[in-house]
Amino acid sequence: MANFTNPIVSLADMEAVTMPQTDGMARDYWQGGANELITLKENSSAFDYYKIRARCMRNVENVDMTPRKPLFGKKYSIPVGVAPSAFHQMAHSDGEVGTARACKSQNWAMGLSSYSNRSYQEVKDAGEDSAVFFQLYVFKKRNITEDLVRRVEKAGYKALALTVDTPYLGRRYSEIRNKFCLPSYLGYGNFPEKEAPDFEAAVGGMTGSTNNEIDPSICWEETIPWLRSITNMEIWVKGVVTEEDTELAIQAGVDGIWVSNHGGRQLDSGLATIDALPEVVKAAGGRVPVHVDGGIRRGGDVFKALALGADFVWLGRPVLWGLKYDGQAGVEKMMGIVTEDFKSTMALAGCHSVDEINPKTLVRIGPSISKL
Ligand SMILES: Cc1cc2nc3c(=O)[nH]c(=O)nc-3n(C[C@H](O)[C@H](O)[C@H](O)COP(=O)(O)O)c2cc1C
Ligand SMILES: O=C(O)C(=O)c1ccccc1
Repeated sequence: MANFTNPIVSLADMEAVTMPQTDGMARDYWQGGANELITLKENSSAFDYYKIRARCMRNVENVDMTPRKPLFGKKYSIPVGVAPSAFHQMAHSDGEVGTARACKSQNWAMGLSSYSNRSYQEVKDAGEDSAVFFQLYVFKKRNITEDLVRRVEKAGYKALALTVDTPYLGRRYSEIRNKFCLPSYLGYGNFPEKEAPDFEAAVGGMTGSTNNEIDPSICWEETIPWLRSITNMEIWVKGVVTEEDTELAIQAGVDGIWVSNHGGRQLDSGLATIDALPEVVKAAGGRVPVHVDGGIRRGGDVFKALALGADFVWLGRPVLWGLKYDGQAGVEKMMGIVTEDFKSTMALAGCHSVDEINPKTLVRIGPSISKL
């Protein structure tokens, strides 16, 4: 196992160095997932069923990692971004502002959680063009949700990532056992104190109760048109994992689809996202962009997701490991490792540009997926 005297060369090293030094409640919150952690583990392990068909003798002196398509008109360094996750100040006092500074300095895209400790405005000021997605939970108190949407639009966020896999929080055993709660010295950055939804109830949702503040009645017919009526930002859905919902999402007029199972924190026994991705890509048929997250830890994982048709991929937990390691600098270090690893994978596979990473570069071995 890596320790501080060994150099950190992989995200697994960064995890191994930081997690044993993290307070149990925070560590369990970050590392945990729903129920028996089947989907959590398979999100990463399913990548191993995909093998890369390397081409050789292709002069890979120069490898260009820029994304296939600009995102909101901007060319980021790499088609990898920071997924929205709650409560970054549990990892470092800079919280989401540290993350945003790292994104800006490395020209990465960032999504901000509704449940950030630092405010959407502070994060926008620190991240500028990198702070693009605002992850939205629709709260039962719709007036609070509407006010939030209008404020983040005014601050310059480009798109909402409406989380659609969380009508209720998943049953995360460790959070129930630990009676997870936000440390009292930390706050909810995006809500004026007196207007806040009952956050203790929201976080209490993690302790296994279905009594949360997130609106479980959201649906295609009502919620997407309602959001359209209150914002000009793009509307993406985060948490689609089937062809059926891809079609419904496109019919409802969404601007993009983010394949996710919330890092295995919601429905346990759902398909690993890398296995769900192909059916979503096929159903989308190029009509809207498709992004993916879940278990991505190596340059090879990024490569495989792009080969299966994702335009962009996102990292959740590795950002928290980086922040814990050394704040902004730790996140930058994590980003550097992913960048080096992705570049190396591209070169060794014989790809000069992300455009060349297509389904022909992969084979899938092992158990196959068939619908019943
Ligand atoms: C500690 C933690 C908190 C999260 N909070 C949110 C959240 O507030 N909203 C959301 O849509 N997704 C949330 N996610 C899910 C991430 O956006 C992302 O889907 C997931 O972490 C990707 O998987 P990975 O961690 O294996 O990379 C959270 C994930 C973690 C690990
Ligand atoms: O923990 C999470 O995965 C998450 O999405 C969340 C939900 C409610 C409050 C804080 C985080």
